[in-house]
Amino acid sequence: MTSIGIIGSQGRMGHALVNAIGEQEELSHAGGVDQDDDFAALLAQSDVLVDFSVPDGLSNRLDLCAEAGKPMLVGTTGLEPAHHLSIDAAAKTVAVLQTGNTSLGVNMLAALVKQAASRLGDDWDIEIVEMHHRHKVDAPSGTAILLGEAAAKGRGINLNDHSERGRDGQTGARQKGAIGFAALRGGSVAGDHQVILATDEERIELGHRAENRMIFARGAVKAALWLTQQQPGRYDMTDMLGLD
Ligand SMILES: NC(=O)C1=CN([C@@H]2O[C@H](COP(=O)(O)OP(=O)(O)OC[C@H]3O[C@@H](n4cnc5c(N)ncnc54)[C@H](OP(=O)(O)O)[C@@H]3O)[C@@H](O)[C@H]2O)C=CC1
Ligand SMILES: O=C(O)C1=N[C@H](C(=O)O)C[C@H](O)C1
Repeated sequence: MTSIGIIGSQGRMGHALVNAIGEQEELSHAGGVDQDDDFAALLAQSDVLVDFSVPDGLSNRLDLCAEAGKPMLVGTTGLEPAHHLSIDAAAKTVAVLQTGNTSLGVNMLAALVKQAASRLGDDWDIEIVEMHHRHKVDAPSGTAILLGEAAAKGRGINLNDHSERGRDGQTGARQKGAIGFAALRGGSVAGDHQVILATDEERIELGHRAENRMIFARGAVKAALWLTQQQPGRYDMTDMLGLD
């Protein structure tokens, strides 16, 4: 029996995770924490931690997981470079999987985007459009960044050097080879992503729509179970799914 502790347990994803854990006989729910709850107590009861909460305090939670020797899945988005450094540091001691999207469909889409970008030259402009529910607090979504990274990897470029985000006003023309991002917010959309590759004469549109959050929760639970069998290191969903 593997016991999963949930960080962000009373949130939208926290509730979906409890349902996904309940679907599998070999899994149990160790409990959960939200803001101001006792993380040390949860750590002691968990074989693996799953974090779908907020970036605030993530570095501290990773340090505590590393100290306790417990693997962690980081699904929280809106991460800053300092959070990624903390993930790298914890991954020296325990297995850590970080991803902007735990669904099979999105990770398959990322593999397709990487392949398209590797085969098409930079006369194909790449734009990533996402839409989420009105409560989402970060933009672009972690998934949009994941897809941008897949495109950049396919092209053999660094995303940070080529991304165009938050266009507004006199932006100037699009840079050749740029990867652009646009974010829409409204209603109850669980997560829509579209990657557009456009030339003067033709356009490819690759996309994914999440119908509900159970696809993220089931993927996260499967990945958490997988993490308990891994050596210390930093992983993403492509490692778990064997998609790269
Ligand atoms: N990687 C993926 O596949 C997916 C990632 N996400 C990401 O997961 C995150 C959560 O999404 P969602 O569930 O919709 O958000 P919600 O706002 O519904 O839930 C967030 C939860 O985190 C809790 N929380 C806030 N601060 C802390 C803290 N310091 N320690 C522990 N818990 C805390 C909140 O509790 P309180 O009320 O006490 O503040 C709340 O219960 C977002 O970053 C989202 O983008 C979402 C779906 C899929
Ligand atoms: O906040 C959400 O809801 C979601 N967040 C993730 C993201 O930022 O990409 C994954 C999913 O799209 C839902």
